[in-house]
Amino acid sequence: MKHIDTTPSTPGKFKIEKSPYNRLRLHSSLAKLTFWSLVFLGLIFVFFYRSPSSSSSAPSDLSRRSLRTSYYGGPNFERRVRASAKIRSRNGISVLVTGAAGFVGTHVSAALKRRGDGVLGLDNFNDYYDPSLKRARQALLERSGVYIVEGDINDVSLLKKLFDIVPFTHVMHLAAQAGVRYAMENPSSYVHSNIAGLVSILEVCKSVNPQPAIVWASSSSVYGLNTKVPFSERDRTDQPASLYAATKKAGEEIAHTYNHIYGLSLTGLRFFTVYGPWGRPDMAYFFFTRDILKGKSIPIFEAANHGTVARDFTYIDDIVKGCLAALDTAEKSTGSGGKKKGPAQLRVYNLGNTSPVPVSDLVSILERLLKTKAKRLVMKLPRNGDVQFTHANISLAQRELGYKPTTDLQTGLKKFVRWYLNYYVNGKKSAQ
Ligand SMILES: O=C(O)[C@H]1O[C@H](OP(=O)(O)OP(=O)(O)OC[C@H]2O[C@@H](n3ccc(=O)[nH]c3=O)[C@H](O)[C@@H]2O)[C@H](O)[C@@H](O)[C@@H]1O
Repeated sequence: MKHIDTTPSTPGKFKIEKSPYNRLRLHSSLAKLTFWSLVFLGLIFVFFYRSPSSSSSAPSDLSRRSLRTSYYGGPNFERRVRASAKIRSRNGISVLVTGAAGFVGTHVSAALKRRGDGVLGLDNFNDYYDPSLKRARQALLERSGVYIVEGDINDVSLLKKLFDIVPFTHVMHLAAQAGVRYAMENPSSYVHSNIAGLVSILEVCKSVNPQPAIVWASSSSVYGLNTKVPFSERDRTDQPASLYAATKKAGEEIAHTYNHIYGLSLTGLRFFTVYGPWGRPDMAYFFFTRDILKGKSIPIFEAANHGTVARDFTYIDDIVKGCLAALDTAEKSTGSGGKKKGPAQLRVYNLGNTSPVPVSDLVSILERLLKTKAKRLVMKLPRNGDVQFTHANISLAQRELGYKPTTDLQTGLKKFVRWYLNYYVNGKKSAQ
């Protein structure tokens, strides 16, 4: 009979037991049930709390540092984003600056903030070059009230979230995988940032309402093997000499497509070898300075038959003026809800200095400024993406943007060297 007594009389119901022994068993079952329910609830909590999809989209490839995203959201995050993007001047604009911890991005963000525009930065802080320099630029911007969200331009749900918080009027898209020679080492990083990343920016921009106007960084390298000088925007750009150049050229075609289909206002800026304080350590003027000071030899490229290799080096402050002028003259996008309503602005400008300087002269200027003789190692221009010379025709930018560079290489390098010595030598930071 005992068997019948302990069996539920009806499914889901237990007979009320009278004996103290049975009461004890009932209590222990209840305790077990409570314990396992708590464990189960705990697991559910941990799963949802840790899951990136509850906060931002899950990055597909965590092996690349640049793809890691952190937790976004919450009132504190939104408050910081809003405060950074708040417009503080009459007729000001609100700009999402991608690559804000980069060289050009930092300078452009600071300049926009100074004149009262709203600025929010976005940067993935990847380790293509020493990330501590990017962190130092971030600290600089933070002091002037610019917040940089740490995330990747391929993270579409993060981009959408930022547009949900702030209806940006403009996007200054400067995030990219830069460098001409590194493209042979890590080709997929160029496709990831300069093609896929650009597309995800444009996808989000076309679908938000109102659509922002976009200004973005193309490159002088699109002229590739073009020999007609100075390079004009009408010249051919179908002979890129590096994968980097090819991805920038692809970007210009992609811009055409989004302008054509969705009415996005798009301006591409072809930067010519930008240099200056807070610059990129992978660029020649920067690592030449480091290596001259260290007494290391520096490789100076020359073309066949001792041909001169030259660049139209352009100082950062001139580039910043060009970027701001491009933002200020950008017309509104015409689409809404992902649909084009009418033709929209599509522009490309050279931003150069119109005064090419041979690389050997660059080294002579550095020698004078550093008061140190360089150990020159002249070698043949490698066949890994470099072109022999660049020279910008800037009349279009002059006419339409009022762009007028004013800094020659000697003056600009003086400012760079002063910054370099202060940052690395006086600041006791190690230059990698
Ligand atoms: O204007 C551009 O479009 C490009 O400018 C630079 O590319 P690059 O002009 O090659 O700049 P550096 O790598 O700093 O080289 C400057 C000059 O020094 C030369 N060089 C470079 C490295 C080296 O070891 N030795 C050397 O003589 C190069 O051939 C070049 O003439 C940037 O690195 C690109 O990201 C940018 O898009």
